[in-house]
Amino acid sequence: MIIITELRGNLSGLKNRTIEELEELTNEVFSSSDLVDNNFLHKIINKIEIIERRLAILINRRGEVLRIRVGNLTEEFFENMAQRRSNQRLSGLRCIYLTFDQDLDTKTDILLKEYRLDLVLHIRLDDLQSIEAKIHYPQVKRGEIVLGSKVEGPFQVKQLNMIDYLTEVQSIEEKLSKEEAIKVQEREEERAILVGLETSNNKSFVQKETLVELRSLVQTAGLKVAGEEIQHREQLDSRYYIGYGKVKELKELKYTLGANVIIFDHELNPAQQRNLEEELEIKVIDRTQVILDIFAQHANTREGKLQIELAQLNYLLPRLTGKGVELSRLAGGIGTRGPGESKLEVDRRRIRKRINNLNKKIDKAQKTRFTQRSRRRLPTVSLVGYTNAGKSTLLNKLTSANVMVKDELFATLDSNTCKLKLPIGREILISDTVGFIRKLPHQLIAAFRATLEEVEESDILLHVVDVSQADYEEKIDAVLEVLSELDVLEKPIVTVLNKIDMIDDREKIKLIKQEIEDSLAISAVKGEGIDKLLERISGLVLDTMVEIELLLPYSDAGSLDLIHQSGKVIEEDYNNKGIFIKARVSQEIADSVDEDYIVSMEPLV
Ligand SMILES: Nc1nc2c(ncn2[C@@H]2O[C@H](COP(=O)(O)OP(=O)(O)OP(=O)(O)O)[C@@H](O)[C@H]2O)c(=O)[nH]1
Ligand SMILES: [Mg+2]
Repeated sequence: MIIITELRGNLSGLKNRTIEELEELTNEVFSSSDLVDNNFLHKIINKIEIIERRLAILINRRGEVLRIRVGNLTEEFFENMAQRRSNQRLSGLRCIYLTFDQDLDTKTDILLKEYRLDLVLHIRLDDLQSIEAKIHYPQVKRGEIVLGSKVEGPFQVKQLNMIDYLTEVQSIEEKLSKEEAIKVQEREEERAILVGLETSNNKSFVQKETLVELRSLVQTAGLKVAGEEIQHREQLDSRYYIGYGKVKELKELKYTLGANVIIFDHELNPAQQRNLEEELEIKVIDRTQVILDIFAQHANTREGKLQIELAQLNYLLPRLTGKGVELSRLAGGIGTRGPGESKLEVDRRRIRKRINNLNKKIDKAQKTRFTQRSRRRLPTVSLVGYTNAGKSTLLNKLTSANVMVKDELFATLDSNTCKLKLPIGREILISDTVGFIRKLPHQLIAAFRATLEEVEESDILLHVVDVSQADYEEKIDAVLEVLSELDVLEKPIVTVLNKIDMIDDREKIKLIKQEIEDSLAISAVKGEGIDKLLERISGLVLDTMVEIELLLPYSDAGSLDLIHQSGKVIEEDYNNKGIFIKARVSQEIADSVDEDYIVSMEPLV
């Protein structure tokens, strides 16, 4: 076997003779059972006295010297080093590091872990009369090498070749392989580093707010947040999303913070996610996956569950690149928890089949839902808005409902519908819905639809806004975007400015009210403004809906179409006198129908 030996590092200023001698030393081979050959060590120490620089030496288990580096021990020293890939073994390489300082810093521990070294033998030369050596072995916990080495020593140089390092290394490897099996069963706590990117078209206060929001999301998903990083950069990087320098920083941070997952505040494309995962050797997920995960954990209805699983699979599919093994490494934990299976599938063919299956099931579920819904008669109002705006609190205030209210994102994931008696004496239905969020994964819109169908079918929308938040305008926009996707912007929308009890400056509230068309200020908790809101709802209900019975001649198909498109048909009967229709429509539509055809028209309230 050819051993490639090299001399690296900063050689400038060294005499040619010294360089030659160092090069010679890279060809040394000593007995495989020796930690280090005494003779060799003396030669090296002699050289160091001349060059007065740190020195690192890499040796394999056969006792062959592979590399010598003049200068600090860094990642560069291990570049292109063939490594054993097995998780249950160490690399079979050990490192001797000669320095003049006190102790080694965490950087060495990081390298020890990162390159799965057998050990680092640290030799301190600050006092040449009594040179001290310590051995840093990797530490294993729950089948994994963890940061922080087990240190033995100090030893005298002459004691070193008596140390049975191999037995120690073998016992570490034994621990690795034995506990690997346990690790799979025992899910360790997930600790995440959150990463945001601030570019020139992404305002910094918005990035800060969305990172705060991501933190809540991640906590809602049940993870611990170990750290947060925001990078400032002109543009995003197509390969890694963030800059390569930051990627390297994260690589160290994951050890120092003890993180096992890195979560990006932006949707990563499949290639970026893969590149990051390969480079960082850690699970990398994005905001979308966190949101999907929360929904997966919380979905209650059967259709909701099916929709979430579908959204997750659609998200995962382009991210599988035939590396099933690697993915199974990542399986379990955030991003792969699913409602359908205990563990999401990792096989592409099976995923496609499952997607097909899910689509069919969802179709069927939707059909049943439609027939159930069309029996509904009362006018309906939906509470929509950003998550944590106070929708459920308002519902509870308006009705005697007891919907869970929490200072947590996505406290409500299924809609709750309650009856509400208006001051004018008529009943309406009022629904609380799932909250919206910025950068809502588009895969989720369909899943939202199941609950948001309430919104699509309701007559009036109350858009609840938490105006005590600095970024309430961005949140309004995010909500309007989803409403526009649902194609419901045509409905009457009242903007309910909530949590005004948290704003001391009454003038400010006034100004916001003036700025936003059709808005009302309330405090759902204190009850302030609720009367006005009820009056407003009553007015709109009276305005908008009538129940109408028509007998249309077969020749007037135009009106029939109109009612189908814009109203709710309750009964439709084709008889010999014409087409009989009973429908709920807006007053406007009712007014446009030829009076002669109207059998009866009643306000709904
Ligand atoms: N100070 C104050 N806090 C409020 C008000 N309304 C709601 N909150 C608080 O805001 C938090 C969120 O309220 P929820 O009613 O759960 O909000 P939501 O819009 O239903 O949230 P999701 O279901 O998670 O989308 C809770 O801690 C409430 O107590 C208010 O008028 N004033
Ligand atoms: Mg809620």
